[in-house]
Amino acid sequence: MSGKFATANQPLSGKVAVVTGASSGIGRSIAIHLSNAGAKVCIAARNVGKLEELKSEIEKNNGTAAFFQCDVTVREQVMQLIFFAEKNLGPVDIMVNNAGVMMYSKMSNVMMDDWDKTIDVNCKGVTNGIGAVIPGMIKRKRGHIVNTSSDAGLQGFPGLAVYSGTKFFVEGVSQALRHEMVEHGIKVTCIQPGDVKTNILSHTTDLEAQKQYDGSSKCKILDPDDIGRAVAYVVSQPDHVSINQLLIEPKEAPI
Ligand SMILES: NC(=O)C1=CN([C@@H]2O[C@H](COP(=O)(O)OP(=O)(O)OC[C@H]3O[C@@H](n4cnc5c(N)ncnc54)[C@H](OP(=O)(O)O)[C@@H]3O)[C@@H](O)[C@H]2O)C=CC1
Ligand SMILES: CC(=O)[C@H](N)C(=O)O
Repeated sequence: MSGKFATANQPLSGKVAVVTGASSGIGRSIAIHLSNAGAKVCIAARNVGKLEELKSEIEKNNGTAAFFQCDVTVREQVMQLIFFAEKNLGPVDIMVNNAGVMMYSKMSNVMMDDWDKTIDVNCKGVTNGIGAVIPGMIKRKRGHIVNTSSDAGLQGFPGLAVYSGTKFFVEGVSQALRHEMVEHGIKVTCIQPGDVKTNILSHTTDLEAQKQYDGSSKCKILDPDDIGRAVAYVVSQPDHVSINQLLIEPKEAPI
């Protein structure tokens, strides 16, 4: 099925979505679910090989995808990402600021390089994404910004103090932005996953912190698909409905 008219199976037909952090895990799954729902997707990350693979997979499934190499901490690259997406696919309707890193880190071990990196990617990556799409969305009087927060944006987790702080930042920015955007017809959603089976743990250098605090092996955690499906649901609501935040947890591990 194709064409620009939304149908029950493809409610996002005719829409353009940009997904950062699409080379892996949650972002990859969000891109697939948005494509399955009919959106044309522009996928971004630093790892071009993985983006190429995902583009092929989407196209094999009759979807439309373009990819752009982008470090979300570099403002100019994020601006270029949106320019590229609009030139190749059309005006951006849905911006998913998903790229992020998480490193277990005990504050007492003072791993300040890890803290800086976490703040740069998780905070600046999101403000760069918002800044790049918002002028166009305001001009068109429509759009949906989806920020991948975390359950750590609602509660500080030991061993993840700085990470939790970055996700509180995402929540605070999103909440204020949502109010400012009402007059422009733009929706803002925070997705708040609990533990999801991805590569996110692979960047931790403070193994003492991970050993002490990571409990993700204690129960059946979420699959990236569980989050991709939720994002497709959130952005497929009727125009007057806004899902402002969505907390998605493993059944056995509520906060
Ligand atoms: N896994 C989990 O349990 C949870 C994860 N989250 C959040 O979900 C999001 C995705 O994480 P997840 O899929 O788990 O982790 P992954 O490590 O699997 O994916 C992270 C993605 O972010 C991208 N990325 C990292 N740094 C940069 C950068 N500087 N510029 C551009 N892209 C970057 C990576 O791409 P590349 O390296 O190619 O640039 C990759 O595509 C994050 O925001 C994370 O905080 C929230 C709650 C739970
Ligand atoms: C606090 C957490 O570990 C959460 N699963 C996340 O990765 O954001």
